[in-house]
Amino acid sequence: MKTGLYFGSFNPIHIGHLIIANHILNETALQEIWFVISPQNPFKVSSTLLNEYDRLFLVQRSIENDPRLKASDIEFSLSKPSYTSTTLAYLREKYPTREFSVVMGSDSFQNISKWHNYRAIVDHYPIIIYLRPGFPVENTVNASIHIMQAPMLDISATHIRTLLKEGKSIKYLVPEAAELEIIKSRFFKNQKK
Ligand SMILES: Nc1ncnc2c1ncn2[C@@H]1O[C@H](COP(=O)(O)OP(=O)(O)OP(=O)(O)O)[C@@H](O)[C@H]1O
Ligand SMILES: O=C(O)c1ccc[n+]([C@@H]2O[C@H](COP(=O)([O-])O)[C@@H](O)[C@H]2O)c1
Repeated sequence: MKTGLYFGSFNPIHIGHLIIANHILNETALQEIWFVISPQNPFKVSSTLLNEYDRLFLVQRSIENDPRLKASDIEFSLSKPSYTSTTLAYLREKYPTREFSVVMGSDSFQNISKWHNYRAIVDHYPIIIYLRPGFPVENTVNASIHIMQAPMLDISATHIRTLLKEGKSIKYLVPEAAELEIIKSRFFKNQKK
């Protein structure tokens, strides 16, 4: 099984992520994509982070009718912050017959040489990079990369959190099932941003 791993904080997941996942499944040989929810990105502050189980639940609700997409909580039991190289080593041991690729935006790839043990990632896993405006791929760090164009929506989880904090609607920015959960549980309502 050819599986793409799409790592993120997903705080919360939004349609930008889902459109990318669908596009990559349409345009590559990948058969499925796993959204790997990172409890703690090594580069991000945690004060705005919703509990990881709530973020996982929102991902699950968003993808529940699409068998090609899965939500992974694999990083919940690994050490924090969430280093992608550690997770990949763990996944390879746990699923020896799966062929994993890593899916990331060109914004993330620009920084990859600053990631913990990044050679363990780029030397052993194909990387599917979707181009984000303003972030060209200039240094390929000798990785096995597949660069693709992708439909871009100018949405971010940060913007969604701001709307919620201001009591504004997030309709159509996240799947309806996730929107209902966010409103019901008052997620992101009382956060700083
Ligand atoms: N609108 C978008 N279209 C395509 N990719 C996106 C979009 N928003 C985020 N991504 C990418 O998806 C991955 C996971 O995203 P992440 O969970 O950080 O969402 P985010 O919206 O960028 O969050 P935040 O605003 O909190 O930084 C990252 O690699 C990020 O670059
Ligand atoms: O392994 C690292 O050193 C590393 C450094 C920066 C980011 N990452 C991962 O990249 C993913 C994207 O993060 P985010 O918060 O932008 O969605 C997330 O899973 C992080 O854990 C990983």
